[in-house]
Amino acid sequence: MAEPLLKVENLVKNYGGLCAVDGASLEVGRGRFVGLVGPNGCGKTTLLSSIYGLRPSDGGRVTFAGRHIEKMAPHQIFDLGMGNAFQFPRLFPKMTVLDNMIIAARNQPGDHLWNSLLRRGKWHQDEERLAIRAMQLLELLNLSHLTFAKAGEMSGGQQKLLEIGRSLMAEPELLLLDEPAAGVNPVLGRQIFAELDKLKREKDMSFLIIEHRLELLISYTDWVYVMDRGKIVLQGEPEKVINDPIFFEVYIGASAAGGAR
Ligand SMILES: Nc1ncnc2c1ncn2[C@@H]1O[C@H](COP(=O)(O)OP(=O)(O)OP(=O)(O)O)[C@@H](O)[C@H]1O
Repeated sequence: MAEPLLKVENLVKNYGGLCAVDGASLEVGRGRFVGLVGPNGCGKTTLLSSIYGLRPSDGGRVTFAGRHIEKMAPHQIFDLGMGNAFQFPRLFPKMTVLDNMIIAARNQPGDHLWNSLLRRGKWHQDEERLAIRAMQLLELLNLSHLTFAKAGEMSGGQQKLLEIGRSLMAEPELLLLDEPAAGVNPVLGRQIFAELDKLKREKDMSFLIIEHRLELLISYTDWVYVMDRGKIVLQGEPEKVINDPIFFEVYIGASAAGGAR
């Protein structure tokens, strides 16, 4: 069997005395849409942040495209072809949507904005290619009517879409997302997932997505991991997972007690 694109083995992350991720393991294959779900505070965001090197892990192994990345900095991981849309550098509100997209292709995590801007003079050769790609992505995300609007003048939902568009500018093989549909209306939320699904099918892109809306998990994910108190406690195809008593106990039970999303 082919090696998965991303393999996380026994990852541990502590915050002082709190073990937020307690030996979590998961895999994402090429061209797969993988969901991560679990109650509030179970460690989902910390797990994604540690995979990406934003919160260095305290134990375990992370392999991406055949390379060990658990000691790498975010910009090195970005260079290997992993993107994230959850702690992407903030939008530049006074710049146009198009410029925000173009800069994103250069402004890697950990890089300084000014370096990106200074290097801009050297971009001419491929600036046109980047602009075309940006416009294609804006079209895909239904933002093309805002191409020349200032990013700061967009609604919260539109800014969220722009963040996703910016993370796609670098053409990552794998994209990590933290509730991309949160804070946008349900129709737009579904549209975001449909567009990501299209990228999966047409470009063989892979996604690891924290999501709590069951209808989105069922419609779009190939595989779902359920996390509870820092551990992966269940995994499988979405329909099977949501009908599993463990899922009910961890997720629905916690929800009834006010702890899940
Ligand atoms: N920077 C931090 N310092 C200390 N504790 C933290 C920090 N960030 C998160 N935590 C704690 O770690 C645990 C896991 O938090 P995390 O945000 O990873 O969970 P989550 O599953 O993503 O939650 P949510 O669904 O609410 O976003 C929680 O108990 C949280 O309070």
